[in-house]
Amino acid sequence: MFGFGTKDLGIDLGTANTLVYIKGKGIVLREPSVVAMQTDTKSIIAVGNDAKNMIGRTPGNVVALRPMKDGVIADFDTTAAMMKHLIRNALKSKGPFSGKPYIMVCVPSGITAVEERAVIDATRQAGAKDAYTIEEPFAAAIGANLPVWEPTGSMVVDIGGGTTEVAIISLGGIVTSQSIRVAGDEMDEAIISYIRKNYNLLIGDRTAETIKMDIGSAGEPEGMDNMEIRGRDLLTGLPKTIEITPKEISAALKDTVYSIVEAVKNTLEKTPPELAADIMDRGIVLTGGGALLRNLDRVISEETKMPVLIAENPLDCVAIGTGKALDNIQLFKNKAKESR
Ligand SMILES: Nc1ncnc2c1ncn2[C@@H]1O[C@H](COP(=O)(O)OP(=O)(O)OP(=O)(O)O)[C@@H](O)[C@H]1O
Repeated sequence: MFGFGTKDLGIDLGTANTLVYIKGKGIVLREPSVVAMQTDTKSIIAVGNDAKNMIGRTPGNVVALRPMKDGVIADFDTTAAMMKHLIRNALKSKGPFSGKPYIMVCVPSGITAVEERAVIDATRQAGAKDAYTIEEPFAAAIGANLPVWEPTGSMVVDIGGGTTEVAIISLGGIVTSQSIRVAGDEMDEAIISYIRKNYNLLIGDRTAETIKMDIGSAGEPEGMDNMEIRGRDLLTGLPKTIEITPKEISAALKDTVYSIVEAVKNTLEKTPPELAADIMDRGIVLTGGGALLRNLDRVISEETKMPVLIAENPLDCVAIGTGKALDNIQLFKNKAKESR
């Protein structure tokens, strides 16, 4: 599958987005983790952005689906096919290659051995010479330029589509962590359910995500206009437009935000005092797309009484960290040998 001059790859295999990093080049591909395929033959029609545009708009013989759920593989064959497609596209930009690449893939820290095995097998099936895993919060911390190898405490909260990963890191290892299957997708679901309950209006996943990004916020919203949204009236079955306020969306997101804040607090409670003091100095660092929810940094800071910062390019941190970890690939090879 690959030609001359293969470079090793880092892949952020996310519930919402998959990013590919080529060693020495950086992130070369960012696509939604969505696949569109024929229902009968299972042949793939589109992957990534093209497939995402088809969600909720496919005819009966085509399905657009997300093969990852809650940070883990929900549909093995489709995930492997999606990875194969994305790896091939990423490597195209590097010209012809020889040999298969080693691939480092990130996984949630709360993953089971069976789920981790599935990621390794899917990556091999997608064309890897061999595959290694790195825990997502560790990769996020490397990508956010935190001093992970030093004897000092760093705290990272990676809020993705399927999972929120909270971890305290020191001396190249995770000291304590918590992974909850509550993140951006759950926020979208909360918006869908709020609008269904209060307006009898059914909206799709993509509309819910747009509402979240446009007027969603943690805590009290400030300075945003109302938004017109379209959906299907559950009583008449006909299309209908309503207007919603940022305050309503903030109320819909309250429980999800609370779960994330609780995970941060629980992790802090388990943190050894010396490391807690380091974190007090440096601050809690937010990564992942969910870090972009308005005021989330402020709410976490108010609730924990700690400084909170959003990493530069939060959506890229895990991919950058996974790619940079290729520089220390021997460490991961040794770890894999021990556990296999
Ligand atoms: N401006 C924004 N405001 C709020 N949420 C956002 C914003 N931009 C992106 N998101 C959300 O971030 C999530 C995707 O983040 P990311 O790409 O880090 O997740 P992922 O790595 O695919 O998921 P996971 O780590 O759980 O497997 C989506 O739920 C998306 O809606």
